[in-house]
Amino acid sequence: MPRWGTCTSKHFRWSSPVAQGVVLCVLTFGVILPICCHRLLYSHYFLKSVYLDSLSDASLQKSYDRGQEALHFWESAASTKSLKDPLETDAKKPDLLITIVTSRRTEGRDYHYLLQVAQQLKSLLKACGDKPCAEVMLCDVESGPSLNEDALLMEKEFLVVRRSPDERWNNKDVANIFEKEKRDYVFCLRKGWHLMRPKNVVVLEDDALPMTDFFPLIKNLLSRRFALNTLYVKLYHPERLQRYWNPEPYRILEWLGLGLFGATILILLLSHCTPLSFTFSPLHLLFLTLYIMAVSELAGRHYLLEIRRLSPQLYAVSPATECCTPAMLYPGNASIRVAQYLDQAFCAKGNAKDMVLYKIARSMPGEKAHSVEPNIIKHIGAYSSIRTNPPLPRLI
Ligand SMILES: CC(=O)N[C@H]1[C@@H](OP(=O)(O)OP(=O)(O)OC[C@H]2O[C@@H](n3ccc(=O)[nH]c3=O)[C@H](O)[C@@H]2O)O[C@H](CO)[C@H](O)[C@@H]1O
Repeated sequence: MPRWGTCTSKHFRWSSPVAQGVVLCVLTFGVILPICCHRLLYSHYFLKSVYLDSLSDASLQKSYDRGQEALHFWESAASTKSLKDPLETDAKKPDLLITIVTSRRTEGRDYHYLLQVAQQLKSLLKACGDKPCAEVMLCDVESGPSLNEDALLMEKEFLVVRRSPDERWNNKDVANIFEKEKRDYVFCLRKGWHLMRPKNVVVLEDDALPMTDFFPLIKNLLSRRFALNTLYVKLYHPERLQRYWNPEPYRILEWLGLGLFGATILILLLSHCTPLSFTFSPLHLLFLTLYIMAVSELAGRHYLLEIRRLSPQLYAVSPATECCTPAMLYPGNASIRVAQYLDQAFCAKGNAKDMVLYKIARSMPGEKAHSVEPNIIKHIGAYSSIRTNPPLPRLI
């Protein structure tokens, strides 16, 4: 048998590979990982009962502060600045149109999600330089008697579109909130297309905060070959669903690849960089592959994905995952195709527009859909405007 070391005792052979494997596992999974990962929200070692409440409260407070700051920002911008006429953008045929779908929120309204998102976009657009990276259109789908005050605040800065009274009347007949949400989305897709004829479209829900490298990443994605032939690219997937254990075929392959790669590195290190006498065997490779796979899953795939942020080229594109549509890229004329497809579907609880879109992309001949990882937006909406909210929203 190959030997990893030379320690022996009377009753137990420390030099046996099995004993060394057991020690390695006990140390890694019983000591090192619990110490390093017990505060990491998306790790299996996260101590929910100890840290979840304080982390959630801190996150809510941070979002509240950002919301209040954004409110002051937009209030002073609206009252003091003489801003460009937003309607100027109509005829531009921009390379990229960002449409933000927004409705008035009753729960969580003090967090001013829309204002946070718009403030971030404004600062990212400023960083683009002379040639704007995108045009922005707010699509205010509010059709109740109360106004969406946050959208009103931005009328001088961005183009804000709403339904005409006739269109609003039709909207009252919708059977359920999920069908209404879908129709609102379709309305925004069509409005953006007809007003601007953009070359590409990103649709953000009003609680999708773009990250700082948002525009370079979109540009990079659009320059990749797959973008010519995709119905949509999902720019966000909930962190809690990013684990290897959430079965997606490509993730299993990634997991195996990571295990094999990590095991090979470990074997090379053990045989060349340590004084241990180490003889390679296929069993070593198998054990170390499983070891690396277990470490990466238990520590949290989410944290591994963060390494990809080093460069736009490292962002991974894979077949689309099911849930959620807070940020979607529609290359070319895909946005208008999606509007047509969604029009033919009926949404209800358990079959909201995200599920419907996913099914369409899988069933329509010639259509493909993709997801990018890691996320390009941060989802800041702790309160849903569609579903019942818990009294105190928690991060997971
Ligand atoms: C983070 C996340 O998982 N979000 C998903 C979740 O939304 P949520 O349950 O988190 O709802 P939300 O409040 O974020 O609303 C989603 C979007 O719908 C808009 N809105 C809301 C009410 C309305 O009558 N009309 C309307 O257009 C709203 O402005 C927002 O842009 O479920 C939705 C499907 O149901 C979508 O899949 C969302 O991506």
